[in-house]
Amino acid sequence: MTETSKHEWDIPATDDSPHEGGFRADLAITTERGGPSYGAMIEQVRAFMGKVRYASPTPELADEVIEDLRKLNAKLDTMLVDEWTSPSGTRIDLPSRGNITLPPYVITTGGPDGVEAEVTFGDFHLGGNGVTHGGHVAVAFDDLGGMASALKTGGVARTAYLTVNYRSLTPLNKPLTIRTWVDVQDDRKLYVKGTLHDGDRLCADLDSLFIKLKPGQP
Ligand SMILES: CCCCC/C=C\C/C=C\C/C=C\C/C=C\CCCC(=O)SCCNC(=O)CCNC(=O)[C@H](O)C(C)(C)COP(=O)(O)OP(=O)(O)OC[C@H]1O[C@@H](n2cnc3c(N)ncnc32)[C@H](O)[C@@H]1OP(=O)(O)O
Repeated sequence: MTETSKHEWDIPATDDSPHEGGFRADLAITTERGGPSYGAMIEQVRAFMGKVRYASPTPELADEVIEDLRKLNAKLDTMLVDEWTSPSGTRIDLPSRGNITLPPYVITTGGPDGVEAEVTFGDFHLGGNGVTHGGHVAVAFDDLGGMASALKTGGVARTAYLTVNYRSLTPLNKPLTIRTWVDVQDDRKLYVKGTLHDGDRLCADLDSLFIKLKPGQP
């Protein structure tokens, strides 16, 4: 283990597999990793997280759930791999590339002119009073702003700043339209705009700066 790594599966870059603009040069885009049921597994975890948000268990039921979760965590302990070979984030056939940490979205169109996706915030994303937590809206904008930058430049960018204007309430459990695009490119600086709509109603918009990473920049 390196001094900075927290886990034994945090494998540092090597000459054979160098970091290239924040990602490994040999980053695999795949529909195979994790097998055919990986997407269904992610969906079950998402459903569980949503139920936890609303659950008020008895002490007995909480103890039962803890025991079940211990068993599940022990199962997953037998199959942990490093960041660069995990299916999460690389399964382009699944919502949000199979990344459990992102709100589930499905890309409708994507290219150098921008990205359009359908995003559905679920029970897990509840902020208060039945609507979406603003932080989860920002996560969706961040990921899709990064994707718009990547599709514009053919390289990976990191967020320098991200301003989200919350214009109206964002509903849960309803497909919404999210758009991101590079408004202005100034060398490595990518000024990315975005919108989130519920039908015709603007829920939020984005004003952000992404910086294209130099080769080898972490
Ligand atoms: C369909 C294909 C699907 C395939 C998918 C598979 C793989 C993935 C492929 C694509 C990706 C898809 C999705 C994207 C996924 C995720 C996106 C999320 C991104 C993040 O969530 S990432 C985490 C949060 N992010 C950070 O953790 C950044 C911490 N930070 C730094 O790492 C540095 O800070 C950095 C790199 C930002 C800049 O550092 P640096 O050294 O490279 O550059 P430098 O400082 O010289 O700035 C250059 C010029 O930008 C100006 N500038 C800089 N910062 C500014 C600011 N805040 N305000 C105004 N101007 C600013 C300077 O003033 C200068 O301007 P000038 O050149 O005019 O002087």
